Amino acid sequence: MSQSLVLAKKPHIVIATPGRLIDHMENTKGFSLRALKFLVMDEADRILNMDFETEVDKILKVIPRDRRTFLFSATMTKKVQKLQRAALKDPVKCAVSTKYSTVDKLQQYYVFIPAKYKDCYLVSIINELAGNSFIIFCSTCNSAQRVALLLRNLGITAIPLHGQMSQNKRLGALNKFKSKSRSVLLATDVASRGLDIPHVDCVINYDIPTHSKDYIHRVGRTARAGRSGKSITFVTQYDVELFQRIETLIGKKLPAFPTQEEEVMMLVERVNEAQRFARLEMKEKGEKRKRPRGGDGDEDDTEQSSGVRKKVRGGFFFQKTSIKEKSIQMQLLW
Ligand SMILES: Nc1ncnc2c1ncn2[C@@H]1O[C@H](COP(=O)(O)OP(=O)(O)OP(=O)(O)O)[C@@H](O)[C@H]1O
Repeated sequence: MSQSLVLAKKPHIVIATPGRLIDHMENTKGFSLRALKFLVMDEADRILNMDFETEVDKILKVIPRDRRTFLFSATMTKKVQKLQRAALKDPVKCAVSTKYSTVDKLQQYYVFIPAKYKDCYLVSIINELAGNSFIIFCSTCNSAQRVALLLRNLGITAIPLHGQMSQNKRLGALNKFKSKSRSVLLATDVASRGLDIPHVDCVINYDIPTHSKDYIHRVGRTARAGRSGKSITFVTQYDVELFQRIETLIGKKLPAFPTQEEEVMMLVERVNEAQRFARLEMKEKGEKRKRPRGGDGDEDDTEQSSGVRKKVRGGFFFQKTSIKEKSIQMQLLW
């Protein structure tokens, strides 16, 4: 509703996800794209992907053919078929590199580890790099949530960010991370593109990306605008082929991140215990969700569901590381 009111003021620029734009095209009285002059597709390879097929087709059908179109992405698709969908006339391509690449100030590493010790290695690396801020990528919402709980159970200031959280919760998590009150952001690929947080020191691929191009977007969350940064990709016995594809895509052989196996193994017991409590908390949250909504509505955050965390033996293991232009009206729609 509030978005419809702002749209009624006829903003010069509308920034929207395809789905929300269609929603307004279909349901908001007086909103029309018939006079559109510029169409910008950020992360164009993703927008032109089949995931957004219906939405993009609907939008392209109603906007004027006589317009300027701009497509941006770090990993622009080379598939003519996909680009045709953007209905370009006399296209010009500008590229900073002929191949997919990462920046020189990014130190990229991998760790080859057994899948069952991923959590131990994660805790060990975070502890070793204490004082840094991390974005840790997981393949599913559940995994991001579980790992966030696990790290919290060990006294590490971690917060999840994923698609099963409400928009408010996502913004809340992001703000806590941005303001440095949380040093570790556990995210799915919702955070792999577009996030510009200068203080991110290290990106960890806890779960290796299944699409190699996502690797480039994920690690691009650090070492931005001339700064340096680090990325560490966990490679388990199941991920070797995916990892090789990433190395081929970026044209680099990555070095191994140095770890001390004996020291990591000393963490097993405490990490197992934290895992167990994290599982209990996940279960508690699952049951809470099934019950009628009430209370503070914080079900999709992990910070309020700390009932079992208090029981972690010996308290915390780690020290908490602190770790328009005037004339232009814009409206963000998502
Ligand atoms: N010419 C410039 N000089 C200095 N800093 C810049 C310049 N251009 C952009 N930046 C800064 O670089 C950072 C990244 O910019 P931006 O978010 O636009 O990049 P991007 O290419 O869209 O990244 P991604 O698509 O990977 O999210 C921002 O903090 C921005 O302020």
